[in-house]
Amino acid sequence: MNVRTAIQFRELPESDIERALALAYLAFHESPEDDQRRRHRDLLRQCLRIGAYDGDEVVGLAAGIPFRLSVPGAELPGPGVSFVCVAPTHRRRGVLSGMIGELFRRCADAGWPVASLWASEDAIYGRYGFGPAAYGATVEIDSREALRLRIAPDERPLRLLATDEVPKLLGAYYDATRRTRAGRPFRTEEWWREEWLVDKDEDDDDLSPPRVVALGDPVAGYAVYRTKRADDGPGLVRVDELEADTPAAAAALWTYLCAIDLTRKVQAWNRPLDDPLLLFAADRDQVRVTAEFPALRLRLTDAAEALRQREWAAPADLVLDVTDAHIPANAGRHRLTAAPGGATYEPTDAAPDLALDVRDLAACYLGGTRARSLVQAGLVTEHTPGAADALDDAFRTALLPHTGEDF
Ligand SMILES: CC(=O)SCCNC(=O)CCNC(=O)[C@H](O)C(C)(C)COP(=O)(O)OP(=O)(O)OC[C@H]1O[C@@H](n2cnc3c(N)ncnc32)[C@H](O)[C@@H]1OP(=O)(O)O
Repeated sequence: MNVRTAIQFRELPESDIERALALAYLAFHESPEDDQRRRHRDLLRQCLRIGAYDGDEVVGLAAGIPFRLSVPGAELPGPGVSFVCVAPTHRRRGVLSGMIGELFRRCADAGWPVASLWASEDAIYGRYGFGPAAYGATVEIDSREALRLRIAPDERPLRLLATDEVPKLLGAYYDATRRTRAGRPFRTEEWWREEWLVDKDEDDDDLSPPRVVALGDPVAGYAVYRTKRADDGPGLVRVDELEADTPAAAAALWTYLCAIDLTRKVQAWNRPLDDPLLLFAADRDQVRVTAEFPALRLRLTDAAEALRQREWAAPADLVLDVTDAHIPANAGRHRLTAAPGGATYEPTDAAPDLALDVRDLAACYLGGTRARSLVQAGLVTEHTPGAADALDDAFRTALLPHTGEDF
């Protein structure tokens, strides 16, 4: 029997959320506490929900959180894909592929030019045209001694914020960071409360509730962190987010985090690769990058619209020959004529300057991956010498894309 005809892919009604969540917990090997289940339920209610049904049985779920993602010079609507799971009894029979096909149809109907996700396993999503568009780095600081810096920290006072005042006090500040860092979804007050400020960390029961420290008034920087006691090893400060207006403000926040009593290590699990800390730290044996990982995967569900909407750092006039195995409208030769202020992207018969798959175009789109590197890796074909550099110059952003949202 062909599973693609036996399985139905359709909107999962609210009445099936409980069953879909049970499937998700089974697939992700989780048994969350009541409060976490309540948050998952509430979130799923607001999502696009694609269900895979074998008769009446829910055998697959893919949810789309309604995001507005920052891209250079703009923000684009599109689903933040999450809760993707397939029943263990129905693996490797095309259920995920069917749900992704349905997701792309929904994106086309709704006019969403991008979709994004974090992958549980690297190998899953490239085949569907998702490319790694923003990376993260895990940074560990040996804080047994004071943090050694090459710059002077900002001396304005620091204050701890009560969690219930955080969305009001930091919402606009975070939002402003989205103009310089592509790849960041808009955060509602509810998202702050339910994703960032919940008492219990989803992955580690031993961590304290979140603490939020802000520098200056008006705020010139902040950090969200949790701590862990020293019973089973060095006391830990886990940094979930740190944003600052200036290097000196960042230096003040890192200095504070490294000086918290009864802790000996600061671990910032997801920093931008161009975090200034890595340059202004005086001792890179004290401040080490322990991991680098693809974070946000991006899908250009409507490449033309996504390219027209973003801002450009330099003019480019290039014919791109794009392959896209899943969204035919994206495929084929297109002339990209871009300049600061706008771009056109139209089908053409002209000879291509660059040939690339849509996943590689997505990887470059936020400015976080260079087309030149993909040429060197044999993934992009450069028909016209210098075309990759021209695309890179046009895509370039002052700061690398980065997102703190792991959804
Ligand atoms: C954004 C997120 O939510 S990420 C979370 C993803 N979910 C999980 O990790 C939960 C546990 N895993 C699962 O529920 C399932 O195994 C899924 C969702 C990963 C895959 O679902 P399936 O229905 O088995 O995938 P499907 O049969 O459609 O596979 C399509 C293709 O992807 C490949 N594939 C699927 N999963 C994987 C994987 N984990 N690693 C490598 N390849 C994979 C299949 O081999 C197949 O390849 P082919 O087209 O060359 O034959």
